[in-house]
Amino acid sequence: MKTEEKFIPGLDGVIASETAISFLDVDKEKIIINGHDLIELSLKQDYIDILHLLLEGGLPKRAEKTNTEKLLKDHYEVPQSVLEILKLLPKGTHPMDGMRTALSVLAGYDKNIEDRSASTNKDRAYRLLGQLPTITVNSYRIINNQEVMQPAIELSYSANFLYMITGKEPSDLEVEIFDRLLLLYSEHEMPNSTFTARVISSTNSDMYGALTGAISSLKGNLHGGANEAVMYMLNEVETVNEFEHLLYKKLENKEKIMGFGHRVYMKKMDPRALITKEALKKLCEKDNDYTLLEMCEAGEKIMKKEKGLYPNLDYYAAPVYWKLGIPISLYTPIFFSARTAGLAAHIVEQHSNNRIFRPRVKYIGKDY
Ligand SMILES: CC(=O)SCCNC(=O)CCNC(=O)[C@H](O)C(C)(C)COP(=O)(O)OP(=O)(O)OC[C@H]1O[C@@H](n2cnc3c(N)ncnc32)[C@H](O)[C@@H]1OP(=O)(O)O
Ligand SMILES: O=C([O-])CC(=O)C(=O)O
Repeated sequence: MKTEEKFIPGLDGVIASETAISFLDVDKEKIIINGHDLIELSLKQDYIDILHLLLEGGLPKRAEKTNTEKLLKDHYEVPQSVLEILKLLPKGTHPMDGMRTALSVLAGYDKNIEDRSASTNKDRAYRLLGQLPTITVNSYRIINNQEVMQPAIELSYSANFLYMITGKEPSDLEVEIFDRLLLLYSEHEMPNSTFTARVISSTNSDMYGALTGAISSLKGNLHGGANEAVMYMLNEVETVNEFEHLLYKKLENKEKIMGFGHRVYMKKMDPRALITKEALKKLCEKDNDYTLLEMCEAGEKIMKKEKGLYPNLDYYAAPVYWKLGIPISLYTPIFFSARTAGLAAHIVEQHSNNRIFRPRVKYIGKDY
């Protein structure tokens, strides 16, 4: 067997794992999570339902859902030293880097860190998912010289998360839209960050290590960082006309336009983007200001005509975050918080049925 015959740049189309967690059925435009379509689920279920589906393999009954939410709330608090360490980071550190540091610190607090069993890994996942809103928000706040924000236990998980970000009790519409963002971001088969988490887990390394790898992967603007990049791009201009000019200029310069294209969807719209586009419409209606929607729609038309490319989830998610009053540098951290449900499920699965990842290379070095 010659290894070079099998080289596929970017591992495009390569099957890296067997999984019961999720599958992108592009032809049917479905995102299958444990046998359910995430797009259909987004009409009736919320983030806690999906979190339970990912970690337990089925949708929760009413009592199970109540217990799951309570379990998360029981873990809202983080050790004081995590917050103290965040205070030592240089001002201007990106919250993704603050979160990555916080995750590393938490490893030291885990008394059973060497236990990789599914049940201990799941306990760990619930604990981390409970702590993440506190870590996410305070990674931003502390680094920006703001007071530590405490959770509001009486609010739902998603309402509290949004409340901690903006400091204001959110409206029902805002909570509904924010929760849907968490749901849509919760899991997506084998993106780079999930692959990273599985590769790290495959050495028998622990969940904290796998998540710090995954958060580093997600930070890049070809992956999770695209949502922040989309908003910075939209903020470069003020009108639809100016945005059209900006896009044509970028295309002329052969720049990639953030929020477009996808390895798996390729020349199709990401089904999640349709939902975030609807959410943006609702928020524009509420404010009676359609500028961002019109700019994004103009961009969508140009990209389809010029490149045959369609929006991915991040394109419309960015202006939705903006309309919800969320600081731009929290867009990717929120993505990571939501995605931790899916990442944790993959880490549990990898540890439960493991073989170390160790591929080969196509050698193009000096003769020997
Ligand atoms: C939630 C998520 O993580 S979704 C992804 C978020 N990332 C982004 O939005 C960043 C912008 N998009 C991209 O960079 C890419 O489309 C990716 C990274 C998502 C997928 O990358 P790949 O599957 O490797 O596709 P690749 O980068 O090779 O692109 C194929 C062709 O389409 C072009 N293309 C792909 N995306 C874009 C884009 N956003 N803008 C302009 N051209 C693009 C490439 O230039 C390339 O053209 P060429 O064949 O003429 O060289
Ligand atoms: O699937 C991918 O490659 C990226 C993506 O959309 C996600 O992680 O949600």
